[in-house]
Amino acid sequence: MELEAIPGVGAKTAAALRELDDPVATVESGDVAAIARAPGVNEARAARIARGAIRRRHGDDGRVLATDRAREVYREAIDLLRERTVTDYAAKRLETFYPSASASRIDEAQSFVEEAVERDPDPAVREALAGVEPLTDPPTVRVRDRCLATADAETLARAESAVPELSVETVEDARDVSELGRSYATVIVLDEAFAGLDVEGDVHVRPDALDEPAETVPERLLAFFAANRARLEAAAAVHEAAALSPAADLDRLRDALARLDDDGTIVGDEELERLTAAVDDLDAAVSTAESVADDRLRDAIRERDVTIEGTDFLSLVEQGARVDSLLDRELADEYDEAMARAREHLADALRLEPEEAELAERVFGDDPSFPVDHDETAVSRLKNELTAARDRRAARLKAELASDLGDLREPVETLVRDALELDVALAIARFARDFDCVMPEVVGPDSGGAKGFRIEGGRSPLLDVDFADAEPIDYAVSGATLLSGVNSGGKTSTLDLVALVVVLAQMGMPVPAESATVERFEEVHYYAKSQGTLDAGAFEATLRDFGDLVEGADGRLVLVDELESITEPGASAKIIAGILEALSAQDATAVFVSHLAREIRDAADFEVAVDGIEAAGLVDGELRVNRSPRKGHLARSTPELIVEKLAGDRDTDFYASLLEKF
Ligand SMILES: Nc1ncnc2c1ncn2[C@@H]1O[C@H](COP(=O)(O)OP(=O)(O)OP(=O)(O)O)[C@@H](O)[C@H]1O
Repeated sequence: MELEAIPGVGAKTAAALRELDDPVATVESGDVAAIARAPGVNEARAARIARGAIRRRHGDDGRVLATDRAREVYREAIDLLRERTVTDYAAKRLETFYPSASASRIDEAQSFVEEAVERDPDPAVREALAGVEPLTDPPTVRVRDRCLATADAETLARAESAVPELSVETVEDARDVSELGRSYATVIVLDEAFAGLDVEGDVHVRPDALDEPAETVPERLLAFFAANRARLEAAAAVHEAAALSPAADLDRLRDALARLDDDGTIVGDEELERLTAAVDDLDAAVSTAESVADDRLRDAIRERDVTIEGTDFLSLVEQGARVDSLLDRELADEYDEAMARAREHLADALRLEPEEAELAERVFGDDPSFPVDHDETAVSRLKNELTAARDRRAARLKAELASDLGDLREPVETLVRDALELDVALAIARFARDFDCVMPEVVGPDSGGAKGFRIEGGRSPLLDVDFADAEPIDYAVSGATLLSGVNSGGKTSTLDLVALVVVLAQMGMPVPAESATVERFEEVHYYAKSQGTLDAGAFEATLRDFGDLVEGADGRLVLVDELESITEPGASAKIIAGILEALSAQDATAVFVSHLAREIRDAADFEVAVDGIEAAGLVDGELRVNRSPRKGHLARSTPELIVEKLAGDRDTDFYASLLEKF
């Protein structure tokens, strides 16, 4: 598939997507986080791309949301779902659900949702989810103690791009390699031609080094796991809390992570810790060992009476001769003892192994002096030995850990993705529970289903009252219908409920009702109530909209709230009657809320269906409303109800004659 074939993907975005490992599969997977790894593609854009890929797969041109108010209802539906996610990933991923007119897309979404609503949105799982995020690629680590070497320009270019962590050096012969061996702890030669090379130092000829990055630069894998530690631990906790079967062995993962520090270095190895501390503490330990020896000698000298022969004394005074010879002669034993103490201190303080201790012996030589002095060359030799041993051990442990983690690299991607997808599922499950939802039946012409919609016990979460106080509504319409009713009876709320149920149903989502069947509409046109009379220009534009609407395709749902307010009542009634006639002729499903139902019915030259939200009456000046529209019933208006009440209460002809006019 060409990436540009996806709706909304132009040449620039396609080029960015091609930077991904497997662009087509990634885009098709709907994995918003993976798509967002393409340069310059944020998660919101990734969600649009994923949605575009779904559309393309289902041959779906995505025209269902045909008006601003319809798009608003979709946003409100998405927000209700998104509010129930824990992770940003899930919030974005939910945006890949959109109202579709494609049966296969709705089926696909419904099968995901049907599984999702069975999940238990356990608070412990939600808590664990808080730490899960898509895996991140840490910045490239520079490794300075190792280099790659080649004589070939092409290999050099390949090496630089495959292993940016290491310097790549050009070599011509064994001498060059051996020189590199002096600057780097490890040299990896990439050319077969150097096989059998015999140079000093840690030099390997490995023509396959570029294909085995885990071996060549274990630091890369270690940095990846170190950077993602918290996410991985959280994803593991989610699997346990939700009893999901994990894609990666969690004990192995935890064990490996425990051996890794946040900066990608190894922890928990006693020998490595000993060597590291020995290198770090060497200088300090040498100077403490000197003090130990000095103290010992000072005490010894203090306690001794030293007899100096006259000639010695003279030579001391005259020639400034050093006391070394005196020390040597008079205090040889004490000096040896002090040196032994110094060596012992060094070996103990640095916890040296016997062969290292041998080197340490040379730090304190046999040439007597006071204060005691150390041999700098011996110290730096010891330091070099310890450093090399530390680096060798670290390299071995890194390689071992990287090889353990190598097997986990792919599975942890799935582990984290499964945890994030669980958040998507749990948000849907919570939505379904919070609003007492049911899976709707979405029927199309292919399934021979009825036209229009039928909602039973529908309760709108979009009402301005608490959901607990939302009264259930039963409403079914097929064909063009007028919805009449008292003021504040719930007409607008009914349109909102119908729009929400249809939009959710075509997204493949559960709907807030006891049962619902909706036609698979090609387009949903929902027009909100206009704010007052329009001027001539706006009125003309609105009429043109409806002109286009009645010219449009089959399979439309048209919901219109009090269109009459756009112009004067007489003209409005005629216009609405005309629009209804056209829609009815096309077999569209339409609900027009209007206070002019009677006038429209009179103006229409077909039998317009009229439903009504009826007031059961006035109780203490308050309207009692039966929220479910009554089929085939023109509801009495609020003024009519009040006149009726007055006519009953007062015994005057005025109210009775007023009432007759209704
Ligand atoms: N099903 C319901 N359950 C509980 N309350 C409802 C329900 N439907 C509507 N209401 C309440 O009634 C109020 C008025 O509803 P709505 O605006 O839908 O009435 P309307 O018939 O369109 O009014 P108007 O004729 O003034 O345009 C809402 O704000 C809401 O508080």
